[in-house]
Amino acid sequence: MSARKASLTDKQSRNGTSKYVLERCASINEYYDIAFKVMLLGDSAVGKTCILVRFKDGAFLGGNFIATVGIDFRNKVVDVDNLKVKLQIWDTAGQERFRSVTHAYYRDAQALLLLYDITSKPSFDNIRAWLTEIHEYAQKDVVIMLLGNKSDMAAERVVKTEEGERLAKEYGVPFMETSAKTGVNVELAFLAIAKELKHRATQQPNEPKFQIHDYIESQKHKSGCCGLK
Ligand SMILES: Nc1nc2c(ncn2[C@@H]2O[C@H](COP(=O)(O)OP(=O)(O)OP(=O)(O)O)[C@@H](O)[C@H]2O)c(=O)[nH]1
Repeated sequence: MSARKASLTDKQSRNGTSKYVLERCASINEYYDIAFKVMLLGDSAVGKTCILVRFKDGAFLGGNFIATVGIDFRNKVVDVDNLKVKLQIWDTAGQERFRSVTHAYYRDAQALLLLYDITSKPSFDNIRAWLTEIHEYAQKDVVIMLLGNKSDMAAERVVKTEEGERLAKEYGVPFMETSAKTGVNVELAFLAIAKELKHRATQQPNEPKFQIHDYIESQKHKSGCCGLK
């Protein structure tokens, strides 16, 4: 999809204008060595757009919730072991009525970040259905990560951390709790994905395999913003 076309399906403000068009056009020309497609999936209102905005701009999209329409993407280049890795991150609409649109994009994604909201039991219960869809439509070797978002909302929590950990273990995928509001673990989630994809793409036979689970455990709780290596 071209940037122009993508802008028409952007999360739109109420008067129909897109917030992100100019920035996206500027970032298209950013230098990079290797590029990967990452998709954000999960029920409506779990915080997919907010996670993306937090990672890209370091800001929190508070205020009125405006559901994503269709699908949109934004790019961010991160440094991984002296390589510039471009993540093209696709933000999908969680609403059921857009599902057929997003299915078409699954097969191009090298990684999927699957989100639930720790204050919403239905969004957690639906993770199994999301994983079924992923297995149906995505590439067989796609990298999947489970994220329990809104970890700042401790008082409203209905999904325990251990429940998320158990589910992730059952499916053999890495897991962490994030907050788009405070930034906790947001950069770590994307950086871990970037490292895993970069290692898969450039791995030499004699090199030790990158262990994404170990990397996440060693970096968790360090911060949401900076200093990750
Ligand atoms: N407290 C808190 N609120 C959050 C967090 N992430 C998102 N929100 C709020 O949750 C609501 C939904 O966030 P979105 O990012 O728009 O949700 P989405 O998953 O993109 O929803 P769809 O576009 O419908 O798929 C908004 O009101 C956000 O401000 C978070 O980490 N903490």
